[in-house]
Amino acid sequence: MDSVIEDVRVRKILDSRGNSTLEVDILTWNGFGRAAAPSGASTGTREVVSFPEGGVDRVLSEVEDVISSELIGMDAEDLEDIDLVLKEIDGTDNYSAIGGNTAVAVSMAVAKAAAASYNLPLYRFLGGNFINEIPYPLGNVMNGGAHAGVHAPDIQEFLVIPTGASNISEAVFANAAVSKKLKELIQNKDSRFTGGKGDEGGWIPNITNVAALEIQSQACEEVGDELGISIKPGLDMAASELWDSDKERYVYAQDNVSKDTGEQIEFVKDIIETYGMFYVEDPFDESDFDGFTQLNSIVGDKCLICGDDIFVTNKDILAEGIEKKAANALIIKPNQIGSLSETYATVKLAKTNDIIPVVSHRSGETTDETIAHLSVAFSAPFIKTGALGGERIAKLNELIRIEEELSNPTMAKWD
Ligand SMILES: C=C(OP(=O)(O)O)C(=O)O
Ligand SMILES: [Mg+2]
Repeated sequence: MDSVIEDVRVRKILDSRGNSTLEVDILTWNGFGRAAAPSGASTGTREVVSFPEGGVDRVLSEVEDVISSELIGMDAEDLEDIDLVLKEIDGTDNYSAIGGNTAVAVSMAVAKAAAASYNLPLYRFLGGNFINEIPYPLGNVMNGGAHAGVHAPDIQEFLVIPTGASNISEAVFANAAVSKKLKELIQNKDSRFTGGKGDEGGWIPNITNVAALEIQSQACEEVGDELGISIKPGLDMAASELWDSDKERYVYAQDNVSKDTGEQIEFVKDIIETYGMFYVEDPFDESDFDGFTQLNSIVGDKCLICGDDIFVTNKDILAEGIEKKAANALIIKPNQIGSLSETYATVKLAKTNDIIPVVSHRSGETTDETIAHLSVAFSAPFIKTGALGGERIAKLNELIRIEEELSNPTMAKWD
């Protein structure tokens, strides 16, 4: 009774790129939940469709009423049933009728309303009483590729992971300190640097990929020494954006070179070994399972090889990746697959096969903090949600609050 849905409201709001996105409010008899959908720039081709033709306005004019009339009277606690109803209303296999972003915002708002109906925070409602692990934050400190300008490095994300942090507060401030240190190091190297930032709040330097790798590891070491904790570098190469399918080569425009899959394997392996990379995401095109499998077999024992565009949070594609031993980690972005129950199914499959889930933001974000709760509820060892920027710190600060609420919090374990 407490969690019976009484009203559904959908509105158009701004995202961090100034584009429109959706925010959904769900009112129950005794609760309220609000969630907003993010959007990607370097999207996987097998992600669900974000919005129907006509975008957010079409959802408001044609979809909102259908969803509210179906959902009002249902129990918000019945998350799977509600997600099935959304799928039925959509009637396609990729949410192209109502939009995956519509489905995910409704699905997350319903879960939050259900939790609130019983006066529980979302992480507790979804994760149960025994969860107590806080994920390590992967902070994006330099931006390149599709998240930056033409003179930036080709590699999309230069990440830092404070693996030696003993609590979330120490972890997020360590990432912020690396970001500040990097600003100084970039200023010394790049006379054209104006302090510009990319989509995810990392600096945009006008330097080569190798120069960026050098200062990334220097910043990790110097700040790690100052704080007395281990801080490791990581990358999202977003290599689908580098892949030229006509030439069948990875094109590095900044360095004016291109590489076939074999050369790319060698290149990434060398980067991992030279810079002690802890984490490399999407080192190959989304269709290059073979490249992933080869790299994972060579360096998977010392580095997380994480699939994003290749798996798109899709359980069936992940199953293929598990079969081929293509990766030892995967990105979890709820709006790649469209609902919370489908997201959870993928997390469950990953965990039962020792694939590490990394809950992630998108490059276009809002101040919605739901993924902070999901990362704790899923006991995901990592969350990728930027280092600085209003929409990024919304999640990081929520993790600080969650840690404060837990009776026996501990940083997550990954091995
Ligand atoms: C967050 C990412 O970018 P986008 O949201 O643009 O896909 C990513 O590629 O991991
Ligand atoms: Mg990625």
